[in-house]
Amino acid sequence: MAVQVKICGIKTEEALEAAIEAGADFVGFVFFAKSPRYVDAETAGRLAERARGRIRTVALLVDPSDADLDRVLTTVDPDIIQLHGAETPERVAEIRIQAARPVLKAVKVATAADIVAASAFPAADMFLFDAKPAKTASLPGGNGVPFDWPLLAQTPPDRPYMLSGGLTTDNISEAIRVTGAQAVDTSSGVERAPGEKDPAAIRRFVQAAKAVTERMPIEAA
Ligand SMILES: O=C(O)c1ccccc1NCC(=O)[C@H](O)[C@H](O)COP(=O)(O)O
Repeated sequence: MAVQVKICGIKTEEALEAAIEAGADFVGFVFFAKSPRYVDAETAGRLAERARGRIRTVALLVDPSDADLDRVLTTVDPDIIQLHGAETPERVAEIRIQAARPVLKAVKVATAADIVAASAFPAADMFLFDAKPAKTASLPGGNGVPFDWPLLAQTPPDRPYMLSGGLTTDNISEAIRVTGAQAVDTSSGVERAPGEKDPAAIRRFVQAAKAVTERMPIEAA
């Protein structure tokens, strides 16, 4: 089966249609106000309506309150909830119940211990492994920075995951080959400026990811 691809940070019909036409499997909407990829719930709701039945939608939230989550569930009705903050295992479990749909928990990786620690989130259906942001980073994700991919081959996660963090058309085949990832996620790697998706770059990225047929992780060093 081809690698599954998520294009995160969709704000426009143009970018949504580019992801669908390219054959991506998921699109993400970022509900983090300080992000250049922020989209309000009404706009995301319209985009999600257009996407329904054509591609799965992911709502990316950072430490949401019950009211934040409820608003997104009601207005956008996403297929999946992505949690990209400092949510505790207990809070992820509460959100999983409130949302009544799959939860993708972002795990920020600097060392193998971060991957091992992910097993403390029993309520997460899937993980999204992203680079741990630098202390100086202004965003908790979407920073365009890769982590040390061999860590994933050396420390296999205990459930399905998406690989993310600084993935581009140029590095995606190596990233998949090194990790054995079955699903990948990009955002800033397919932009022409922060928050501005490039349809041609989306097409190239999806094509490059889907072209990788060999997904065995390389031998851990
Ligand atoms: O994209 C953002 O602005 C953002 C803001 C707050 C939390 C998470 C955010 N992005 C996460 C992602 O878009 C992806 O899921 C992933 O981290 C890949 O990002 P990138 O390194 O830019 O490809």
